[in-house]
Amino acid sequence: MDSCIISKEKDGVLLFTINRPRMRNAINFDVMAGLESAIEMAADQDVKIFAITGAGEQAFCSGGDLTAFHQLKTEEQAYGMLSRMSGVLYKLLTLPKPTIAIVNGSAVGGGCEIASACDFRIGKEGMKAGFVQANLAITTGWGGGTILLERLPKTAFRMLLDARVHDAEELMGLGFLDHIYKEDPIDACLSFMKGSLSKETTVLEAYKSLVNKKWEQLSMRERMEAEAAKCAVLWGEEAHHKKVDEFMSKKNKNN
Ligand SMILES: CC[C@@H](C(=O)O)C(=O)SCCNC(=O)CCNC(=O)[C@H](O)C(C)(C)COP(=O)(O)OP(=O)(O)OC[C@H]1O[C@@H](n2cnc3c(N)ncnc32)[C@H](O)[C@@H]1OP(=O)(O)O
Repeated sequence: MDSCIISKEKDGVLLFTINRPRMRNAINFDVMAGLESAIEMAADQDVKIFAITGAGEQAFCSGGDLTAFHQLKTEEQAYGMLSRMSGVLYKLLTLPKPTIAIVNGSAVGGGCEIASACDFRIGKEGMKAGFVQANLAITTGWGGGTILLERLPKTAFRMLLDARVHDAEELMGLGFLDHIYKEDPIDACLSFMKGSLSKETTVLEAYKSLVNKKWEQLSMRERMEAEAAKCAVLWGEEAHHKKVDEFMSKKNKNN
C-alpha cells in the first residue's frame, strides 16, 4: 500500500492524503518524500488550493513514526530528520496558493505541526488534537511550534507547555480550528473554500504573496530551523529515549 496518495479533486483542489491508517497516519521518510512531491505539484496552473488529510476515519496524523524514528538516537541523527521536515513545513507554510488541513480525526505531535503550517484548519466533529511533544520530553521539532506561536499569540504558549489533547470545541475556542464539519471531508473542504475556489488563481496567489511577505519578515525559515536544532538536543537525551521506550513497550504488549 502506498504511504500517501496525491489526487486532483474537483474545482482545482490538489489533495495530499497520508495513507497509513493502521499507524494512525504516522509520518515516516516515505510520507515526507511524498509531501515534498505534492508541494512541487501544487505549482501547476490548474491547482487553486492545496489540501492535506489522513486516510481512514480515526486519524489525521499521529506525528512522527515513533517506530521508524526510534532508530535515531543521537542529536545529529535526529537533527537530519527534524531539519528536513522543518524545511518541508516551511515550503508548505509559504506555498504560493492557499492551503487547508482537513483534520479528519486525531492529530497529535507532528500531526498538529503539519496542520499549523496550513492557512486553514477544519476539524471533523468529535476529532481531538494536541501538541503532545512535551510528554515525550521533547519540543516541537518541525517548526510547528514557531508557527503556532505566530498564529495564536494568546493561546499557543500554554498549549505547548501543557501538551494536552483538546476536543474540537476547545480547539475552536483556542483559535486552532476555523470550522467543525460533519460531512464527507472533501465536501467539507470544497464548501469551506467555496469563496476562494471561484476566484482567479492569480488573485489567490497575489493574496498569498502578502501572507508570505509577513512570514519572511518574521524570519520564519531561520526560526523553524532553530526549533529543529533545539528539539534535536532534547531528542538525544535519556529522558526522551525513556518515554519512547515506554511507548514501544505498550505497543509490543498489545501485539
Ligand atoms: C517526531 C517528530 C515529533 C514532532 O516534532 O512533532 C513528533 O511527532 S513526536 C510523536 C508524537 N506522537 C505521539 O506521541 C503519538 C502517540 N499516539 C497516540 O497518542 C495515539 O495512537 C493516537 C494518535 C491518539 C490514536 O489513538 P487510537 O486511535 O486509540 O490508536 P492507538 O493508540 O491504538 O494506535 C493504533 C496503532 O498505531 C500506532 N501508532 C500511533 N501513533 C503512532 C506513532 N506516532 N508512531 C508509530 N506508531 C503509532 C500505535 O502504536 C498502534 O499500533 P499497534 O499497537 O501496533 O496496533
